Amino acid sequence: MIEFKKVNKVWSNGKHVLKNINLKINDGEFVAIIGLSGAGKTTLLKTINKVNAITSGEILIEIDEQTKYEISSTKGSSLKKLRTHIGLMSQEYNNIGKQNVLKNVLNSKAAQISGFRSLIGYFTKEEKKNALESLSKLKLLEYAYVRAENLSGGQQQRVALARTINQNPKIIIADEPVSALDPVLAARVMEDFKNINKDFKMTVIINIHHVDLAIKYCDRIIGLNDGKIVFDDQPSKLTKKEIDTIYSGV
Ligand SMILES: Nc1ncnc2c1ncn2[C@@H]1O[C@H](COP(=O)(O)OP(=O)(O)OP(=O)(O)O)[C@@H](O)[C@H]1O
Repeated sequence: MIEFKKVNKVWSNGKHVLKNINLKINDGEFVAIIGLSGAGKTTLLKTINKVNAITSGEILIEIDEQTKYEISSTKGSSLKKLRTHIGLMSQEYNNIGKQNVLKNVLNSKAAQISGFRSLIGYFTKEEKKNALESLSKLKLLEYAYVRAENLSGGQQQRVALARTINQNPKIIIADEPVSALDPVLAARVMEDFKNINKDFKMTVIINIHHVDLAIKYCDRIIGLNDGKIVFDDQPSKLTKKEIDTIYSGV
């Protein structure tokens, strides 16, 4: 569970980008955040793993009964631990082109294994088995020994997703994961997110410009306009009027 209580974010240049955000996201939800460019979607998403620190308010993250975090007071090794529960997928695929796909997926564990093992690239049989399973889940097994740079953009994005699930996070946050893809691949990647969300019960939160895909695949849509939540409901409740409000200029 993730809960935002009266969250504000003001950048150092005075730009007030998140305005009194109150939000509760339950375990296993698939949530899309939509809004104009500059509305604050990326900023909001990256407060969840504290890449962006908030200015005021509280963000509470409950991984399980025993594991709870309040973001502002989470630092050092506990922040590192929190981030192992949150898989981040950014717009760039962040695969290492010269490495094969399997190696890329194994490297998602680097933050969780010893520095020495990570340095020499030693992974246990179990870790390799898990990485191959992550690839299998996304039907990418046949590419395990292909260099990442030799795959298409859509395949690379799906390798990035395999890397993220291999980390076995409780929450996946993805910043415009389909923006660079053609409509067919974009739908395929959304399908993958949906399967991961349902099969592994991972909470998925994505920023997306394609409202049609958000409506088709997500359980819940949050509309941001100029840093404020102006819509938060099921896709079926998103009328033309609501869309106009979310996308009205400021
Ligand atoms: N590091 C920063 N310092 C100052 N201002 C920033 C910083 N990062 C983002 N901003 C500003 O915060 C506002 C919101 O940016 P953000 O990237 O969250 O928007 P967005 O809704 O994700 O946009 P897009 O859809 O284009 O990715 C913008 O006005 C942006 O210029």
